[in-house]
Amino acid sequence: MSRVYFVTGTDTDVGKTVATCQLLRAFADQGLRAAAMKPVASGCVLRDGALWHGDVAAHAQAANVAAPSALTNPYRFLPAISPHLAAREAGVGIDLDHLVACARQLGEMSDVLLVEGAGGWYAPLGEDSAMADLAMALGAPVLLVVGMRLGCLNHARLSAEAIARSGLPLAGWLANRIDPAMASYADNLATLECVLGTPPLAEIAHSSAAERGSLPASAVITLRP
Ligand SMILES: Nc1ncnc2c1ncn2[C@@H]1O[C@H](COP(=O)(O)OP(=O)(O)OP(=O)(O)O)[C@@H](O)[C@H]1O
Ligand SMILES: C[C@H](N)[C@H](N)CCCCCC(=O)O
Ligand SMILES: [Mg+2]
Repeated sequence: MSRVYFVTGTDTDVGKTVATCQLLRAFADQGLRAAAMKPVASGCVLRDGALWHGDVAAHAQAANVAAPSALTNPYRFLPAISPHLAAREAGVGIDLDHLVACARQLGEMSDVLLVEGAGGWYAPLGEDSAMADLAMALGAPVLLVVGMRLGCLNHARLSAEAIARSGLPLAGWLANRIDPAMASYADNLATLECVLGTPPLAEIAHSSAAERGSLPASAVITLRP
């Protein structure tokens, strides 16, 4: 059975997918069966008559467990808007129990499962649920991706305090350099270590190949199932 982690971020577009892919490869490098799930994807495009999402494609490329998209990506929508609005527009109800069941099935096929939320911790999932509710339903320790740009200190603290209120452990955080020109980067990193109470599992460099990268084993050694 898998060790499940919920991957959240300080916002949308902060590098959750990049970090998830790098984590998957690091776990695979340790001989683990590493799988990923994108429970709800909005901002899909139509390809060959089917809804396609870059996160799901990137996960499939990085994971070493092949699983059907019905499990890895149960809900997918065209408009690049909040999942709850996209689902409402499509007349679809997001079923939390179904998402948990899909994660459980993926857990049977893997040693570690990374579940990537959409947006940030409180991004709405369905009409009366948020990504946080899915993480709590899974009982999954949380990995927080901090997009290193001005404003991240506030977002990181808000996210960490919200995660703490959920009762789920913060298994670790990753500093993702989405803004290579971020001023006083080292001082911001040091401030985050104080705010979050621990150094990052890893810093992810800014790179056009970031989605195809892999974290060093040292970054995930504490996360091994
Ligand atoms: N370290 C990095 N270096 C260069 N580009 C990056 C890096 N991290 C993220 N990006 C780019 O920033 C954009 C957003 O990254 P990503 O898709 O991983 O964010 P996300 O948090 O998963 O977004 P969503 O909430 O939509 O799932 C992508 O174009 C990605 O290639
Ligand atoms: C479309 C985008 N890339 C994500 N898939 C969804 C982001 C939801 C954000 C919700 C919000 O907090 O405003
Ligand atoms: Mg993503």
